[in-house]
Amino acid sequence: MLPEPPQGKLLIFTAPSGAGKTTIVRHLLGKFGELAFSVSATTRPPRRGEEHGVDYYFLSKEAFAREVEAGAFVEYEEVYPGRFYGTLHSEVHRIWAAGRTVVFDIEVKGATTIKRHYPHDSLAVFVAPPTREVLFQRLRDRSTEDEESLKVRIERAGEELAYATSFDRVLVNDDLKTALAEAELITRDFLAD
Ligand SMILES: Nc1ncnc2c1ncn2[C@@H]1O[C@H](COP(=O)(O)OP(=O)(O)OP(=O)(O)O)[C@@H](O)[C@H]1O
Ligand SMILES: Nc1nc2c(ncn2[C@@H]2O[C@H](COP(=O)(O)O)[C@@H](O)[C@H]2O)c(=O)[nH]1
Repeated sequence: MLPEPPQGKLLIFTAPSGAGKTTIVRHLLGKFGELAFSVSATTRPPRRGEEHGVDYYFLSKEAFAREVEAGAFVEYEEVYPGRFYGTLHSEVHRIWAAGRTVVFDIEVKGATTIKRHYPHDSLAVFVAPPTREVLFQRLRDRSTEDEESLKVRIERAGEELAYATSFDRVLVNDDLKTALAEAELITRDFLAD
């Protein structure tokens, strides 16, 4: 592995599936040129419109296992049965080498590991839905999952809500415009710090 470049900043958005972290992260990436997205590796298949190297690095289970073996991941989790997701050291280093701040869209266990690995110059924001019911409805309305996958996500999302107070900030995503404005404020403060 190449030596780590000097550490830059890390801005982590974490939440149960469907709470809106991808929506918020995409908005912030469009607003702040200092930010760059940490493209994760995953073994899940691409959704319509998703691109390899942009949304994820879509890997076979074998290729993912080889990266694990090679020590390529800062963290990885089997988020859903048979579906692995992980943050590559090379992504974080690439972004720092370009003098930018790394932004993560990541579930709660991975976020906890990143925060533990990089306790300094990192901010972890938990995106909370207004209620469980709204969260589950958003997941259904997104129409990206089949019935089985939706069931698994809803079950896990219920458990993940308990992590809300484990991170640096909680951002309630009820009215989207309000949540995006608050996310901008949090980001501006963090970048200026
Ligand atoms: N404040 C909001 N009001 C209404 N709908 C919203 C709001 N925020 C996000 N959504 C919608 O809810 C759905 C889930 O949002 P999103 O995909 O951003 O969640 P996520 O946390 O990234 O989920 P996952 O972890 O599964 O990727 C999307 O269809 C999105 O357009
Ligand atoms: N632990 C990690 N979790 C990750 C990573 N990249 C994404 N995720 C999270 O997985 C779920 C499911 O994502 P989806 O794109 O299939 O909806 C979601 O909570 C993501 O934030 C990662 O590198 N490590």
